Amino acid sequence: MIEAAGLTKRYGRTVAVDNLSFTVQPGRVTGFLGPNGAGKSTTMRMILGLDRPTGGEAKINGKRYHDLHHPLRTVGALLDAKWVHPNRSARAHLRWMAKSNKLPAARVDEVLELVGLTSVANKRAGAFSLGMSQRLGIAAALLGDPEVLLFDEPVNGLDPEGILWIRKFMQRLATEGRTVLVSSHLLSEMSLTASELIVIGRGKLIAQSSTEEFVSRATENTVKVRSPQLPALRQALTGEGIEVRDDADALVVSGVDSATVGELAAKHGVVLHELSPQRGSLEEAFMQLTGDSVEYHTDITDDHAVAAAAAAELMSQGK
Ligand SMILES: Nc1ncnc2c1ncn2[C@@H]1O[C@H](COP(=O)(O)OP(=O)(O)OP(=O)(O)O)[C@@H](O)[C@H]1O
Repeated sequence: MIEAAGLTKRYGRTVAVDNLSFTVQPGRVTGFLGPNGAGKSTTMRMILGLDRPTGGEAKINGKRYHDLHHPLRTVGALLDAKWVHPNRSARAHLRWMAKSNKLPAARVDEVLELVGLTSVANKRAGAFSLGMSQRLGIAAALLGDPEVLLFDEPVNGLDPEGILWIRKFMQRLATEGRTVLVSSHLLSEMSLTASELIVIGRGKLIAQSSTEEFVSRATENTVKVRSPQLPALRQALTGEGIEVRDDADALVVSGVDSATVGELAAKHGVVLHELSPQRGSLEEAFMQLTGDSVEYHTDITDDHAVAAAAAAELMSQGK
C-alpha cells in the first residue's frame, strides 16, 4: 500500500505538488492521471525517496522509503527506461543491480524470462528499442520481487504491441496481489489499464475514484441550448434543481435529456433557437476536468499509438 498525506513540493515559486493526499491499495492497477507537468513524476520521486518533500509525507507499507530495511524487496520502479549503461548487456546490467542490492543472482534470469528478454539477454542494452528498454526497466523493478511497483508513463513512445504488452503485464502484477501505481497523461489509456484512478492537475488532487465512476462522470451527456431569452431559460432550469453552465451564447445543461429541457422551455414560454444533445469525448472531458492545469501539449504520435492500441484491444475483445 502507498499512502501520501499532505505531500507538497515547491521548486522556487513553482508548486509542483500541492498538499496531495491519496491511498493506493494492493491487488489492482491504480492509474495516476494528469496532464503533462501536473506533478506525477515529482510525486513518484518523493514516494521513492529521490526528492525530499517540502511538506507532508509518503509511506510505502507504513514506512517512509528511507526507513525500509530492504527497499528493493519492498518497492520497484520504472522511472526512466533509458537509464542503463549502453555497453552493458541486459543480463550484465541486471547482475550488477542484483549484486549492488544484495539480491540473489539467480533472480536475474527469472526476471529476464518474466519480461520476455531471455533471447536478447546478452545483447548490448544500448542497442535496444524503446519497447525492449521498457521491458528491461520493468525487469529491474522486479528484481527484488517487491509488493509495490511504480511505473512513470511506461507506454510513452511505444508502438501498439508494446502498449498492449505493458498493459497486460501491469494487470498481471496486480492480480498477484501487488500494489501497482502507473502514471499517464491519457485517460483513454488509463481507462483500459487501471481499475482505480487518482487524478491530479497542477499538483492538486482532482479526484480519486474507480475508473468506471470517473469515466462515466467525465463523459456525462449534456444538452446545449440557445435562446433569445437565456435568463428566463436559466431560471426555469435551475428552479427545477437542474445544473446549467454558460457556454458563450448558450447554456449547457447536465443530468437531463433534451426532451425535458424542451418541455420545460415550452412550459415557461421560452423560445428556443437550438436544442442539441452533446456527447463528450473522453479526452475532451478529461481536459475540461483538469481545467487550466495543462502545462504544455502532448506528443501527437504518442497519443496516436495509444489510440491504436486501444482500438486493437477492443477488437481483440470482439467489441
Ligand atoms: N527539478 C525541478 N526544478 C524545477 N521545477 C521542476 C523540477 N521538476 C519538476 N519541476 C516542475 O514541477 C512541475 C511538475 O512536474 P512533473 O515532472 O512532476 O510533472 P508530470 O505530471 O510528471 O509531467 P510530465 O509527464 O511532463 O513529466 C512542472 O511545472 C515542472 O516544470
